[in-house]
Amino acid sequence: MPALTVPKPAPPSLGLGGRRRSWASLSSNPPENAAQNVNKAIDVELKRDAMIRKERNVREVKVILFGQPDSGKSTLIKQLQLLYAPDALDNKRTLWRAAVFLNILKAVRMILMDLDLEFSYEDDEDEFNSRQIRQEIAAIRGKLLPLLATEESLAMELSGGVSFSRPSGARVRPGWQQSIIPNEGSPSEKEKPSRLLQATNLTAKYLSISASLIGILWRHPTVNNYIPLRKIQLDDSASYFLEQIDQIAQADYIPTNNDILRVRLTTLGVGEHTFAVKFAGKINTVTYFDVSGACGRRLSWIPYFEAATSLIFFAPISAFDEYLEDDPATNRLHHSLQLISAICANRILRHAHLVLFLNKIDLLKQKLEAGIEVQKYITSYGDRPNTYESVSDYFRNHFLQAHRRHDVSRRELHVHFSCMIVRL
Ligand SMILES: Nc1nc2c(ncn2[C@@H]2O[C@H](COP(=O)(O)OP(=O)(O)OP(=O)(O)O)[C@@H](O)[C@H]2O)c(=O)[nH]1
Ligand SMILES: [Mg+2]
Repeated sequence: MPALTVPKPAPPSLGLGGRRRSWASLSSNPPENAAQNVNKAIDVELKRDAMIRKERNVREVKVILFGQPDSGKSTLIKQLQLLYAPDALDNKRTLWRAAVFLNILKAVRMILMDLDLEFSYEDDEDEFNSRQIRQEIAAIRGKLLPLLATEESLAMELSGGVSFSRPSGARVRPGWQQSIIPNEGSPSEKEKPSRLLQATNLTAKYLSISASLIGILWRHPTVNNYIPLRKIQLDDSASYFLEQIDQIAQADYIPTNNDILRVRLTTLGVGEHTFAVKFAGKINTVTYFDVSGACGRRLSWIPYFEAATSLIFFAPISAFDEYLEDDPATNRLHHSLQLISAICANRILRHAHLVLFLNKIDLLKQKLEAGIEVQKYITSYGDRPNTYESVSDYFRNHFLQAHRRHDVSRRELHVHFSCMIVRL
């Protein structure tokens, strides 16, 4: 015979203190009324439990941040930290020095790598590739080698022991600021500065002697010529940090909020960040899941987010002339459209509100002002004007169309143009 199944008693929950009192008072009634009263009391309790659960669902908002690598997801998390938990960020501010240093080391490495490629075709007729220039750059490279040699160990300490693969740069697990590897061994060993601090100080030492050379390299006519000409893909924030090399190389340098917003560190895995946010007169718990762009390319992560209330999709629309780092044949804007189509078509997420951030509009404006033509990269753009208004409108319509074609639940798509590096 199958075992008798009974409904599980509701787990004790906050705010239900009245339950025990009312049941105690019922026990003094006559038995026939007692059963009815108990039923009524249970009904009332069930309704109240359901209301509390409903209210909790409303208050516990779960938001997934999705989008290709380098689209701005972690930058939104930093903005939220600045808004809702600035103390936590302030306490760890010095740790961000390591991240800023790594951004500079990566930029210098990329520039030298690209010059190597250029110089492999010797062309003494080319004023930017003459023998004298090649010798100048070789001398700078030689002097920068001790600094560049610190990149690997610094990146390793920052990423909690994960070895990083060049050329993509440092990767960090969510919450890396809390999980920096402490020193091991005897008590005196443990009291030494952490390994990350030691690695940071070593880089800082070489940076202070190399700052002027980095400045010379960054302003060198050959570098200024080849970067736009060959479309060398430095990180978006590379120029921001290289312009400030003299301040960053100072011994007392501490990253500003703007510096932290500009830092590029690839996220590994999925980060969970909870903030207490006040809206509609109530304190709400909002949890953001920062899904690494690398994970986002594998939609198999989606089932973990079944309970998501909303999904914010990041599409960097400045990337219309860029290609995926690990798939150089795929245009980044095209890839974002493919990704949002897959998100819209995903049945598991069909109840989530959909928000689209068309991000990095500052960079889009810069590129258009510099004369980069959209039509060269997106041929369907045709001979429309190469202006911000026309281009941004065209891109937005493409995302709206992808949503209309693929959305499983005919939700609204809330679209915003955004610039994540400006303080919210
Ligand atoms: N200029 C500019 N830079 C931005 C903007 N949004 C983000 N960035 C920069 O773009 C880089 C990448 O941003 P992240 O937030 O790390 O990108 P992500 O989507 O988390 O990338 P993954 O962790 O690899 O998935 C950082 O250097 C940011 O400072 C923007 O609107 N404008
Ligand atoms: Mg990230």
